[in-house]
Amino acid sequence: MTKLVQFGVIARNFSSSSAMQSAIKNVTVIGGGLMGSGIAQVSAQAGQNVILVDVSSDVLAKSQKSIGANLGRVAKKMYKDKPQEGEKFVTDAMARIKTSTDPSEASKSADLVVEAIVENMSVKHKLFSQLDGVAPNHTIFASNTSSLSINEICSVVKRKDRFGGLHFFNPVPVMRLLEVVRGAETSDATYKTMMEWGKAVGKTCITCKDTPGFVVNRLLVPYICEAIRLYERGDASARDIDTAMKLGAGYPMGPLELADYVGLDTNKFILDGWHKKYPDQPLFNPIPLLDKLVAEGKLGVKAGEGFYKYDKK
Ligand SMILES: CCCCCCC[C@H](O)CC(=O)SCCNC(=O)CCNC(=O)[C@H](O)C(C)(C)COP(=O)([O-])OP(=O)([O-])OC[C@H]1O[C@@H](n2cnc3c(N)ncnc32)[C@H](O)[C@@H]1OP(=O)([O-])[O-]
Ligand SMILES: NC(=O)c1ccc[n+]([C@@H]2O[C@H](COP(=O)([O-])OP(=O)(O)OC[C@H]3O[C@@H](n4cnc5c(N)ncnc54)[C@H](O)[C@@H]3O)[C@@H](O)[C@H]2O)c1
Repeated sequence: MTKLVQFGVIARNFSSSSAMQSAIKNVTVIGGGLMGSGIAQVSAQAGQNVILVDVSSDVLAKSQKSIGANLGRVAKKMYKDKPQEGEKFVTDAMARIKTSTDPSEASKSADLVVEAIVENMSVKHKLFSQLDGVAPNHTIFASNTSSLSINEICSVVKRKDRFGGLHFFNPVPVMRLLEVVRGAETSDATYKTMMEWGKAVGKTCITCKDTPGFVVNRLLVPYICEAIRLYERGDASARDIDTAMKLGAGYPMGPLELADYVGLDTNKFILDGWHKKYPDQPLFNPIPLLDKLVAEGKLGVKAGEGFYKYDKK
């Protein structure tokens, strides 16, 4: 049942993407990790020319491998009875993705640059100020940040009217939402182009102002944190908290499973940043159990242990 639903989602995403038109033809995605490789995949699936950039060529090789495997999964479902067409779909999409370790060079022909590098303001500032000097005048810059302010990120560029947030969700090929974030100076034309591009890559777009966590994370982070506090107090077991939210509220994953999935270090990083910025907001107060798990290296699925234990990949 689940698999059928997921197939429906992927097929619907792709067919809507083929039908949509976008002014953006050349996309440069900076950061070839978890999110960047997913963004590159959905862009190439939608027929766009993509350059995927990372500082590490090992990361790029790994990303290409995982994009190939994920496209294969999509093709298997979309072209169930036409394996040759499925193979062509994968080959064509892969051929649209080039890789580079030079962000400046890779941005020279971009209509849109989507940044998905480490969640660190000064690293993002360094990248965008470098690109602002080399990218064409018309190029739109966007950040996939989870928790940082779009206005603060774009403070270093001259093209503030051509800057916004494009916040995708993990796993990108499967999650149907894209948050399109308008900064204080994002122009109407930039906003419209970002919305059209989001639809073209098969996502349902919602609009949000530059407010902490936008819509999803502003609700999700306090929810996950409350679940951790509930568990910390000993009010219920981890398994029961997760079962409760899956069966009682219809979520695909429980809050502690989801915290392990996104990474407990990420949870802590977001919480600490917001606590520092908004010390009077009790929802953002530090959580001793979360701090302890992170200090012990129990970061969730990627570390083999968080609230639960996992087979290390
Ligand atoms: C303090 C809080 C901190 C918040 C942090 C914020 C982070 C960020 O800013 C916001 C987020 O992203 S928040 C996070 C938002 N995210 C959520 O909330 C996620 C909530 N969870 C879910 O929606 C589901 O559990 C999943 C979709 C993850 C898995 O679905 P399932 O049904 O349980 O398991 P299944 O049957 O195995 O998979 C079905 C099919 O899906 C496909 N597929 C799966 N993984 C894939 C991947 N990595 N790649 C590509 N494709 C992938 C695949 O086609 C597979 O079929 P196949 O048969 O294998 O070909
Ligand atoms: N992981 C999630 O669930 C998720 C969801 C939505 C948004 N985000 C946001 O997306 C961004 C990326 O997150 P991720 O999970 O993909 O991280 P990741 O660690 O998987 O990937 C980041 C990649 O960026 C590369 N990188 C770092 N600095 C670079 C630079 N200057 N130039 C080029 N490449 C550079 C790293 O080598 C790494 O491969 C962050 O801002 C994060 O907050 C993450």
